[in-house]
Order: sequence, then C-alpha cells, then structure tokens
Amino acid sequence: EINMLLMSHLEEMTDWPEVQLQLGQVSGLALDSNDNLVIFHRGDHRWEVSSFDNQRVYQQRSLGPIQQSTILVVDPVKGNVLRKVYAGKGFTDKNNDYWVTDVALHQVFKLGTNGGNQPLVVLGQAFEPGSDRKHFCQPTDVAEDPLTGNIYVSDGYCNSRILKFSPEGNYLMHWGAGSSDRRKRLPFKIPHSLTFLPDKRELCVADRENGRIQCFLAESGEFVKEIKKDEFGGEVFAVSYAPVHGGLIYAVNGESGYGQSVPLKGFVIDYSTKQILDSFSPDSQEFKMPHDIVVSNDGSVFVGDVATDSVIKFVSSESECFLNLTFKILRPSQKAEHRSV
Ligand SMILES: O=C(N[C@@H](O)C(=O)O)c1ccccc1
Repeated sequence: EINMLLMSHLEEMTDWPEVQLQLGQVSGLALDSNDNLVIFHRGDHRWEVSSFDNQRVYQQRSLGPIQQSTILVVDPVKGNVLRKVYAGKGFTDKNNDYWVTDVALHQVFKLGTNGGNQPLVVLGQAFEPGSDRKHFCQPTDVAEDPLTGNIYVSDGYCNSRILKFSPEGNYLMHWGAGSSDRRKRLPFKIPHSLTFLPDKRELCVADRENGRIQCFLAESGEFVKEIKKDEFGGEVFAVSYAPVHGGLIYAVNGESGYGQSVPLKGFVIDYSTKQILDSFSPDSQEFKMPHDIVVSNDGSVFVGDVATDSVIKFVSSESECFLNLTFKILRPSQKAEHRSV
C-alpha cells in the first residue's frame, strides 16, 4: 500500500515586485474583492520600545499622523501600485472598504474607498487604552464574517480577548480575558492575527506568545480546536485560511523575546488533520519579523515582514513529490497459509 502525498512546495518569486515599493514597517496584508494585494504599512513612523509608556499611552503624538499613504493596493502579478489609500493592519471587506487597526490610537476604523476623510465606523477611544466594551489596548487585527458582516477584533498587545461587533460597530460579545462565561476565559497571550473560515463558520486566532493557533465558532466564540507545532518554536505571528483541499491554514512563526529558537518560516497546514504539508522561507533574504500572510485565489502566498519593510511573494514550484511510502510488511506467520512446504 503506497500513500503518495503529492505536495507542491512554495518558493520565493525573487523578481517580484517588478518595481521597488516605497514601504515602511509592513504591519498587515489583505486581498480585496479583485484579488489585488492590499499592503498596510507605517510610512515614516516606526514602532519601537519607546513608542509607548508603561501605561501603553502613545508617546509620539508630536509626530502627528502618518503623512505617507499607508494603504497600497498592488497588482499581485507584477507588484505595481494600483492605488494609494492610508493606516495599520487590517483587511478589506467585500465592498472594498478597509477595516484597519491603529495601535497608537487604540482604535479600529472602517475606511471607505469612495473618498471622504471621515471613517465609516470608529471603534475605541482615541489614544485611550482600556479593556471595557468601548476601549481597546493596542488592537492587533480585524476580520469579517462575509455572511453576517459581523466584525471580530483581536485585542490586543495589551489585552487578551476577541470582541465581536455588528457591521455597524455595536458590541455583541467577547471571549478571552474578562469573558462573563468562565469556559470562554481562555488565556490568550497577544491574540495577534485573525482569519475567518467562511465554509466552517469559524474564526481562527494566532495566539502569538503561546505559539499556537486556536479556532472558535464564529457565532458563540466556543472553542473548536488548537494547532500547536514544535516547528513554530513558541511564537505564531499570523494566520490565514484558504477554503481549498478541505481547508488549508497558512501561518508564519516568529522570534521569542529570548531570541530565535527555530528557523523563521511560513507553514501550510491541513486544517482537518493539523498536519504541516509544506514549510517555506525566502531565498533572497531571511525572514526577520514576518507579520502577516495572505493567500490569493491562484495559490500565491504573500508575507509582510515588519522588520525588513518588505513583502515577499511565494508561488508553488512544480509539484515535488514527497513519497510517503508505507509498505505493509507482512510477518512470516501472516504468510504461513500460503507457503508451500
Ligand atoms: O511586537 C511588536 N511589534 C510588532 O508586532 C509590530 O510592529 O506590529 C513590538 C512589541 C513591543 C515593542 C515594540 C514592538
């Protein structure tokens, strides 16, 4: 019996982008409804240890808002800039509005693409960290349920919870720290990245400092499963989902505060079996702090690295075949009945 695990392998597309992108710290990636790549970066602002005081209050207000356009819409094939918009890590919803997080403001915005400087929805209070229903503490990501339009916020670098809001931004519920339901008071340590699984009606979270991915029912916040691998080395920075082949989870790991314990890589994981099907890293440079990952409909994978101010594209090489041969070795006793003596 031969189980052949035919797996292609992701390789860096070294000549992408064809034109150098002017990027600051790349904090987030998304794909819009035309499968264009959306890059969220910080322009000339850099998040360093001195950017916040011990109460997580932003210390660089004197710098003012980022003046560069912080949202670039980029052609995924060549990498040329199609449009410039502006703000943190986030994603685009089906109408190509942009939901973004801003760690300095402790806020989450829905920005319309159809111009207008006023956000369509604002969550959180400007420059005020907090942990009630109206405050975040350095929110890290947002995700949308495409069916209901409900919004999920991972909160945050200095909170440990996931909040759920209506499309208009009304608080619905939250789980993790401070949840009213003891069973949902899960100990996240920097819920850092979200991805919605539309075919499974689940939300998966990169629980960064716990080095694990946890998935929950979108409706109730009920825990479904955890994916934790030695290969992650204790840190998972970002997670993304592709509803193909029964569901594939893409993730990038990261360095712990104590240095690098394992190689920094991207991973392709079978959602159902939790098996790592492929792992990948760039050839032309090292990952330093891979911070977000997205998968386009054609299977191309983009990783944004916040420490090298870069976005790296990976495409599937010709199918390498990882033969996973399992020959059944029948022991002599099992052959006895056939052996002619
Ligand atoms: O993790 C950090 N940052 C990244 O996630 C990011 O830049 O989004 C960070 C933490 C403490 C101080 C400075 C940076």
